[in-house]
Amino acid sequence: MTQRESRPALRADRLGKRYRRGWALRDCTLAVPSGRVVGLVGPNGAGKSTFLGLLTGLLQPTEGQVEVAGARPSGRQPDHRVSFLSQEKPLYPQFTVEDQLRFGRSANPQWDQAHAEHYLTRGRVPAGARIGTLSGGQRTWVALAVALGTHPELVLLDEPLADLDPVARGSVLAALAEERQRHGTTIVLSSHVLAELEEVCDHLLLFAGGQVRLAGDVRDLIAGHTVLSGPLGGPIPVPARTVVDATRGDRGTHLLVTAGAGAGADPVWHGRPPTLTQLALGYLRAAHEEVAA
Ligand SMILES: Nc1ncnc2c1ncn2[C@@H]1O[C@H](COP(=O)(O)OP(=O)(O)OP(=O)(O)O)[C@@H](O)[C@H]1O
Repeated sequence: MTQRESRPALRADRLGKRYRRGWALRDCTLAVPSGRVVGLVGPNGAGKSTFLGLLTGLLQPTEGQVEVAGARPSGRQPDHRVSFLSQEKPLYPQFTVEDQLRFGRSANPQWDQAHAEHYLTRGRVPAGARIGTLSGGQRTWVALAVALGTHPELVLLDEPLADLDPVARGSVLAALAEERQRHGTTIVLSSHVLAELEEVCDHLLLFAGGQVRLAGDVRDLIAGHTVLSGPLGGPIPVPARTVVDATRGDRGTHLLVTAGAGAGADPVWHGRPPTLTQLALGYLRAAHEEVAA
């Protein structure tokens, strides 16, 4: 195992950030092993972009500590180990695609031109076209080429799927899965599109109200929860404290509970493992109700 594989790709210890109006992120403690595809999810204002800003060093913590690829983020540009793609995708509209890659090459000694061009080919982006004339989807591919052309250890993508149609989203997610598979790159992507994250993510970070609500290996998280379905009325077959979320509809009651297989051994209730989407939605709804209460 290399040094890169053996240390966490990122680690936060009681990390917090306060802006003038109040805390955007508080008491965030987590670790992500290297080589994972990490889904960073949460409602608007949950603190996801703030967290990414702290990981890049563009923001400084108010309290606690953060370590990325074995070091404190410096905020110095360029940091060849970490690539960050913000929601705004910082490209120069007057540049051609070739110019944009040349710019990336001049700023990064580790630049791999063939690797960057591979992303342009995947996105069917003409190298001679001006950035300003490209579609939102094509700009996403150029931004990915720039972010991944340096072979970073860790790439942080803030809403990379936002400008893409469903087919293009699938292509980008497949390309990211391949990047991790071939190069061991750790990929963190924030998104509101839970169903699509399900296909590629093996690690989940769920934020709400500026706090980490759920974090860990997706398989472990799924194994530690059960969806119980049963009748609308009557007692529930598990202690109330284990219920994360309850929904009631025409087809009965569905409970997301913090217990693995075998939870609530009651013949009237049927248990099954949650999907990643069910798990995340359950925690997001619970956080929403907590704020509303
Ligand atoms: N520069 C800033 N100055 C003051 N407050 C800020 C700043 N940036 C973010 N905030 C506040 O911090 C909180 C968390 O915002 P953040 O942008 O990190 O959330 P988010 O999860 O990325 O949201 P979204 O999904 O809408 O992008 C919000 O209440 C937001 O208003």
